[in-house]
Amino acid sequence: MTLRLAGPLLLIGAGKMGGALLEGWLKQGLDPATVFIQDPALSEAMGAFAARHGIVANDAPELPAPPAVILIAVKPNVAEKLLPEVEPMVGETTVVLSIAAGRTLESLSRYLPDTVAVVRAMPNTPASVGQGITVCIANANVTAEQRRECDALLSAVGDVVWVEDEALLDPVTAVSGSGPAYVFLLAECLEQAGIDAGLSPEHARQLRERRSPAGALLAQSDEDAATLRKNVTSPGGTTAAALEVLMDEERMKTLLSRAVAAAAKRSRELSS
Ligand SMILES: NC(=O)C1=CN([C@@H]2O[C@H](COP(=O)(O)OP(=O)(O)OC[C@H]3O[C@@H](n4cnc5c(N)ncnc54)[C@H](O)[C@@H]3O)[C@@H](O)[C@H]2O)C=CC1
Ligand SMILES: O=C(O)[C@@H]1CCC=N1
Repeated sequence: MTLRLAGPLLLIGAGKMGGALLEGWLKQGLDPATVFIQDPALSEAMGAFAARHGIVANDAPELPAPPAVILIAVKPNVAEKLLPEVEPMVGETTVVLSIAAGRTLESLSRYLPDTVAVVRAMPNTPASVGQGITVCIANANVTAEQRRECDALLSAVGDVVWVEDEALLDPVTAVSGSGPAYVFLLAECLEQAGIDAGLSPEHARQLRERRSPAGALLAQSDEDAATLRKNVTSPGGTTAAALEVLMDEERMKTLLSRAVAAAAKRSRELSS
């Protein structure tokens, strides 16, 4: 079904996440004439993308009507400063949708009238290949139609999950928001380890690139990750030798638990 909103969409900040969302919306058929980008430092690539689609993009775009959705996709510290500027743009049916890490519904609403509909969401960068996951929470002012609009926008780039308990957004940010970085670090380390073990950089890279189907297998299989791992591991074989290093004394588990706890703590700090 073609993606449609009840009015214009104002995208504030078209960087990595804002840009990924925008590409997904256009792929789902959102009319580019209804999209407006507010970004004073748009990258050359995003500027060219917007121009190619005839999307108005500047530091203060003029909208033909109050926006149906204002999507805040700037860094969390910028979001804080920007909210007072957003207030005059909010119309009667506008929903403010923020993806800024650690910015709570309460902090987002602080500079807006009490009646404004606000949604806080945490997407992730696999959105750029249409395979993201976004976890969202709505404030009490969000109507069923506004929720549908936010859901449609976020579903354009992957799965969407709505929660009622905002405290969940901190561990969500630590696991699914930041999570792709841990996987990419693993890929970086594996590539380097291959070079250290005698592969040429080209071969190490080639092997790393071929590993992404493991992610597809995990996504499509009915088996859990532990079973899929065991399926790779022949007793006394090569994988078992490697896993002994990673899993002995629960090394990998402890390291990842510490990493995720640090990210969740940072998310809570950003909220205060
Ligand atoms: N990158 C990621 O993996 C994820 C990021 N997020 C959140 O998304 C938000 C954006 O992150 P990224 O896209 O990674 O950052 P980014 O740095 O790629 O994009 C931010 C954009 O905001 C623009 N900008 C800066 N000041 C502005 C202003 N005053 N008005 C309008 N636009 C302005 C910049 O020019 C840039 O294009 C952050 O709040 C982050 O917490 C959420 C989930 C995942
Ligand atoms: O690192 C960050 O703060 C953001 C939130 C999740 C992914 N990137």
